[in-house]
Amino acid sequence: MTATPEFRAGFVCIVGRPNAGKSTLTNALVGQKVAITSGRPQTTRHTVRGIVHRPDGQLILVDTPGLHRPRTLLGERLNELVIGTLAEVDVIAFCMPADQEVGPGDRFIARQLAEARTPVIAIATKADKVAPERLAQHLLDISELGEWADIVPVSATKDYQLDVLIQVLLGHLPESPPLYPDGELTDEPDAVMVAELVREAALEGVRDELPHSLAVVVEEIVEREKPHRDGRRMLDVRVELYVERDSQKAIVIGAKGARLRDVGTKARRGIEALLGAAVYLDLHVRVAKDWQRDPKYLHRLGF
Ligand SMILES: Nc1nc2c(ncn2[C@@H]2O[C@H](COP(=O)(O)OP(=O)(O)OP(=O)(O)O)[C@@H](O)[C@H]2O)c(=O)[nH]1
Repeated sequence: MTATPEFRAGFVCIVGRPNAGKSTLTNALVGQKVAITSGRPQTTRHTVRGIVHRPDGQLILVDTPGLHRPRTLLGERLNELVIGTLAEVDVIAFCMPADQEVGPGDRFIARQLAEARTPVIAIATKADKVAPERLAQHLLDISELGEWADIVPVSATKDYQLDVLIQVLLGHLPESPPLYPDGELTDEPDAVMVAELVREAALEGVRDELPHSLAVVVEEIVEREKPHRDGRRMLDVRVELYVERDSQKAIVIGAKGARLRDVGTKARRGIEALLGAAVYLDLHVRVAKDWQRDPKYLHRLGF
């Protein structure tokens, strides 16, 4: 793509309290699945970037782990991560779901954003879930919450106003040639994407039992000298899953290991598609008591 003088490119950070619709919005804007979504809060552990390519610009989206009040050490580390990210971006997208009242969590985030110099676009997410009168009230509540560069209602699932949002966000980016080659959807290192595929497969159907207590670490991705029979490259992928209690380990593994085998099969398909290679996936489940509160584990788990 050749850059014209009006071409804009830059970074957008999507913030909002847990369950505000950040991952779903990121995926809808990028047009391909890049982050974990779920009905449960706080599943996004990593900062995942998606890239929106337009003829007149390029938006690099940073999906954050959710700005929330720190309750555990993990919460504090995540907030540091979020605040560090906010300082580096060109514009912030602040999601507030229309099906919930503006509340203390939103006020907490709004106060933090007010300290950043970065312009903020307030977004009323999940607009499809409410009647027009309720949406109007929500937009009023949002406008009273802070100083916004713009307020945009959207629905990520119904593709409502997503183009408008992209244009508004692009308007806040500096003139710049494209920062990434056309067609590139994410610049996450392979290991992070692999970890997310395993995490998603491992949580399927058991999110209620292990919402915040599963962490996934990719130990190694090694290419074998000998290719697969079908000619594809052959990769050994070794992954550790960390839970906090023995009972959770039993849930992940299932009776006679049946569930873990299913998790492996499902994750392997995704990893093979992602890496374009045949994969031998080796999964281990370990109990790391209170890993959310232990600095040693947090460091090891990449926080
Ligand atoms: N109806 C409707 N539901 C939505 C929309 N956007 C998100 N949701 C749902 O809201 C829930 C939460 O969405 P996520 O995208 O996972 O929210 P998040 O802000 O990334 O959540 P965390 O990872 O916990 O911070 C999911 O069940 C989504 O399907 C929308 O535009 N319309």
